[in-house]
Amino acid sequence: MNDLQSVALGDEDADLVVTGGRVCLPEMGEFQSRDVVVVDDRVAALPEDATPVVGDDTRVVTASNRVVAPGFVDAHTHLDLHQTFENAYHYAVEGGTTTVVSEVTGYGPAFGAEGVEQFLAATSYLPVRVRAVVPPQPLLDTFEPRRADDEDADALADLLADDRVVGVGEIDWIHAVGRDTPAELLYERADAEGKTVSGHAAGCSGEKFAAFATIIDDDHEAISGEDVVTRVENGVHAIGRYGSIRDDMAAIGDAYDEVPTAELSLSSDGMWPRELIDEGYMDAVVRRAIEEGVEPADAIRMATLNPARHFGLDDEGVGSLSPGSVADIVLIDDLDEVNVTTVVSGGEVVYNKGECMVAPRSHEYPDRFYDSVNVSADPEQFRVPADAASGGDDGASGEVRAIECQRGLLSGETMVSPPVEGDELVADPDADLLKATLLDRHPKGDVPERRSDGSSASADSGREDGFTGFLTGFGLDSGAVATSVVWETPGVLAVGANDADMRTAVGHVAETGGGWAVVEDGDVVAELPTRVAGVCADLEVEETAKLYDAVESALRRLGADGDRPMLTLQTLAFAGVPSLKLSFSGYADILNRRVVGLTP
Ligand SMILES: Nc1ncnc2[nH]cnc12
Repeated sequence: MNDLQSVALGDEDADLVVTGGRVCLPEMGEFQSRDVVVVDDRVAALPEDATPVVGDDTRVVTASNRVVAPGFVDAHTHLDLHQTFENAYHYAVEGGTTTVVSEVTGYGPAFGAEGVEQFLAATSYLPVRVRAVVPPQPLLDTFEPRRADDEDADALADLLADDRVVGVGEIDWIHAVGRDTPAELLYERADAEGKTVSGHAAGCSGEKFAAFATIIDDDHEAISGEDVVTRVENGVHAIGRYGSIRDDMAAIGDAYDEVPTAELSLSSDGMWPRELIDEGYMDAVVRRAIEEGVEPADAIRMATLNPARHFGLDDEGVGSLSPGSVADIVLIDDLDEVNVTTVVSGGEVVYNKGECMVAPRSHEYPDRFYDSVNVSADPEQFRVPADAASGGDDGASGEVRAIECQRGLLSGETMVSPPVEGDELVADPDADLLKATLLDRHPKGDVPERRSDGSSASADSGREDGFTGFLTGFGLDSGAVATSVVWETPGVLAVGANDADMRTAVGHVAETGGGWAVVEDGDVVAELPTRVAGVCADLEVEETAKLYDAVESALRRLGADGDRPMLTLQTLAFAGVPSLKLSFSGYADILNRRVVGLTP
């Protein structure tokens, strides 16, 4: 007979007992007055009175009518961006998050399978259970030649056999609907392993959504109640979102009475350092769901049992407090606030009344992870020849295509007439016209030969090395900014009012091994180093948040006037939202699935 049974039957003493709480039973969608009896790292029983198994060595946690819930599960996020999780996980713990399902869209596109392996190695021994999904990005070929060779693709597919890998990560619908899916190899393996496929269906509706639903199992891009219903009707698990990118919790509130609760999960989709400190993590997400009218027991279920079942983590005992489950337990004082007072992870008390028993950790990545920004600040890369414009008269340029920054991640296409200086087209900040450059940063060091005209293409792959276009609506009056934190793309992005500052910013980001740099009149005036794979700071969270704020303030001071300038920048090459973005070889015309140049 196992130890759990001996204690459940009252023959042995428990290691830990949580007494006197209102225990959330997510299977029932209700709270019951129970004690929680723990042996080692498992729940052994949920009796009404655990006194008979409390011995001299039993640790007793008194819940005093507080809510006792399973540890929270984030159903979708990006832990390998902005800040290494090993430096940040204690904030997750303090808010009751004990399991996270994460994309690997920072390390993965740069280092392929090795990126995922390093991510798992860095997060394996934390008191937060981290599970990964395999990034499909290296297999995508819509706007660039595929980055992964056959060996790389096989290595990514092989990861699906790993118990810590629960599925294939999000694919933007534009890469998959109405065409052969470039990530098919991963989907076949996910199918064979009984694992999930995530979608990114922003703006995908009607028959296109139904077509996408033939591929994907979950999506977190519903922004209205109707979107949530559409997902569930099409058999797609709907993951609600509240985090640093967006607050879509009203959609969950609106759909709550229309769809079975079992079909809904909750996620952050990224809680960046500032919000992690100021707002919390899944505790904040559950709070928002309750604010939107979701019954507390259901909100907890959406952040525990539902994601656990969807990703097969219930087999590991995640998401429940039923006998045999993992002893990940959260005590909550007040369900309006969702203020977590005590957290047990794997049977150990890791947080109690303001005291966190765990501290940031470090992970030594391979040297190449600290040397993954191989770009040059060659002036040619930022130069746009005057004859790139069409239809200009003497002295005045003709028109060229430009990206128009809109709200948040959205951008559109516009035509602009940049001034001519010598034989070049230049930025015109007074007319709200900036240059925008995306450079391949060759994370693995495979830097191509430069051509005599200054351009270059990666050997064999045919992939162009970089592109400079124009941008409106960002608002810089002077200076420039560069960053290697570019969603899903191993590149360095620069936006600026003049080439010299753009070059300085790019050079600085390269020198620091990745990060953000804001430059004014040749000086770096704000920076945030993200030297792990070019995308993550390995600093204390508080320090990362402070530097992030400083970069944003510097951008504002230089005139950036959009609602989220740093979000706009890091998504300028992201194909998940329309309509005109940057690629390494031109503008990516997202909805038409083609790369277009400066002129129509
Ligand atoms: N929320 C997110 N953060 C980073 N990369 C992403 N790619 C798609 N969604 C993302």
